[in-house]
Amino acid sequence: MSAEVFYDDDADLALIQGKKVAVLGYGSQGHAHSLSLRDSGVDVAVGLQEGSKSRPKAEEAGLKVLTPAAAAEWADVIMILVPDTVQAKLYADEIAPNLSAGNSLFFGHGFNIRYDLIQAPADVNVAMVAPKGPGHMVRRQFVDGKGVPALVAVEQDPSGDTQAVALSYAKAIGGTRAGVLKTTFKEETETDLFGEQAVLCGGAAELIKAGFETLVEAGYAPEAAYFECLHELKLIVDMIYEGGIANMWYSVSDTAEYGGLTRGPRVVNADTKAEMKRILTEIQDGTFAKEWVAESEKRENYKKLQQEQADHQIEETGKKMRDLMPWVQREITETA
Ligand SMILES: NC(=O)C1=CN([C@@H]2O[C@H](COP(=O)(O)OP(=O)(O)OC[C@H]3O[C@@H](n4cnc5c(N)ncnc54)[C@H](OP(=O)(O)O)[C@@H]3O)[C@@H](O)[C@H]2O)C=CC1
Ligand SMILES: CC[C@](O)(C(C)=O)C(=O)O
Ligand SMILES: [Mg+2]
Ligand SMILES: [Mg+2]
Repeated sequence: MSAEVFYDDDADLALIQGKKVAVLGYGSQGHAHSLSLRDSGVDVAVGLQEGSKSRPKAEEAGLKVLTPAAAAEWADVIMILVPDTVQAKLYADEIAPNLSAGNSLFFGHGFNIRYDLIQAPADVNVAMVAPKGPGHMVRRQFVDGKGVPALVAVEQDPSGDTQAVALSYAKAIGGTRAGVLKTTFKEETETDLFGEQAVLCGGAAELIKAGFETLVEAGYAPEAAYFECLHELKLIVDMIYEGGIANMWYSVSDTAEYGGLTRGPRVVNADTKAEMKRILTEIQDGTFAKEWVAESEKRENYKKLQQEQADHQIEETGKKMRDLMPWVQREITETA
């Protein structure tokens, strides 16, 4: 069944303009939401701990900054945009004691509700507004008069208008300019985790590195391998993004098309798909969530893996190559 899609005309901005909104966290998503809500005429407070590194940034942007507890107490709508693994403790310590009947608890990702790490009281609305893109892109698109598509979901609706308020919030951060799809916490969480693990982040990074290593181990120059396996990938992905996979096949040479059609399935094959299914099962049965919550305490394996990625030869080659092509470099910056 196709998802329902909402655009600007389906959302009433006045609903969120009539609420006090606390955005807890001022990181990738938090800065984008709070600045765009403010620019859309919403009364916003950012919730950050007293010693938070993000405080100066939020204050310099002219935002009202309170502690998470004070922001939760002040607000009608509390959007939780701190890392997934700290949300349950923040909820227990600072949000739950300050919730009143009729308040709304919003999320940018369904992890803590899907895996029962947070259980809100029955008289509190629970919804999700999840932009389908990194926070800095969410803000950049909003400033440019555009938007990143988003998902909305409602888990609890004692007030009866939670979907309308969530759509209003999505409009205030630019989501309805691009289109907002209706989903559930379960569907958003499971598909988001699967996408980032198997395809977008994990799958793509391993595909790039395996291709690079194959060429370098065969004696080809790392610079040539970088061009073929990483740099040109953006140009190919842009074509797929703009017009689908068929658009890419249409545009590349027939040599590339025939070679890709015959060799691609040997790289991503039945074994790959079987592994993808195992990854999806670990997401669905909670194995991954349990592992990640336990790992997030000390992060020993996580830090080791991060270091291995940073030390890979492709990063050194890539830095050298990008220095020769300053036009491809774009720092992740905050758009005021
Ligand atoms: N990154 C993205 O683009 C996307 C994220 N999401 C979801 O959005 C949510 C936020 O993710 P993201 O923006 O990446 O998060 P970030 O890692 O960027 O959040 C960092 C912010 O959270 C604050 N913070 C960390 N711990 C606490 C705490 N215990 N109490 C209060 N504030 C705290 C940090 O403060 P300090 O500076 O002091 O450390 C900082 O302001 C997650 O649910 C994520 O899954 C959804 C779609 C995309
Ligand atoms: C693809 C990664 C993501 O799910 C996202 C930006 O959508 C995330 O969790 O950061
Ligand atoms: Mg995602
Ligand atoms: Mg994600």
